[in-house]
Amino acid sequence: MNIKIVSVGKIKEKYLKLGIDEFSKRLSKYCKLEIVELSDEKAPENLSKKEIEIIKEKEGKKILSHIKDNTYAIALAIEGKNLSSEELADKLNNLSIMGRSNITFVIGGSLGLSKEVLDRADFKLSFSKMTFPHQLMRLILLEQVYRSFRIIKGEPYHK
Ligand SMILES: C[S@@+](CC[C@H](N)C(=O)[O-])C[C@H]1O[C@@H](n2cnc3c(N)ncnc32)[C@H](O)[C@@H]1O
Repeated sequence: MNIKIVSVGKIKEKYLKLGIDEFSKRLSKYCKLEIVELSDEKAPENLSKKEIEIIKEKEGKKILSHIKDNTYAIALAIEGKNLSSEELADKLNNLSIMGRSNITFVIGGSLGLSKEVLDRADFKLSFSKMTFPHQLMRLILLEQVYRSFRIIKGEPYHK
């Protein structure tokens, strides 16, 4: 399975970089992992709604250029659907069985994802109603994808 993560914004925190590297290494045993890190647009305080939409659209265009047509795209969105770890594992396994082995996860920047990206997504995945910073979200996503593969393979992991 090919897993791509397209994410807006750099990882600045060292402790998150360490965690991301660790789970990327662990995941490499189960899939081909590619992380595409896109630069975020400058977003000063007090932007108008219109300005926020323009920035999200610009970031969205960059994101869309990294989602190939044959890819099953999963956008991370607070308003998306909650899945248990077992349900995410099932979803990835079923996609693989159906020959959909190219999966792209998308994580937005500080302003979130554009309508165009959300419309392109085949599935919108929520990790709860809480807002996580994009840097932490990348680590949480990697851990959950790693957990999915452990579940799929029937291998032991933390409860
Ligand atoms: C700082 S958040 C953006 C917050 C923005 N106000 C919004 O509503 O999307 C950055 C990105 O992290 C991801 N994210 C943050 N919290 C999430 C959650 N609970 N579930 C799924 N994705 C989340 C989303 O992809 C989001 O675009």
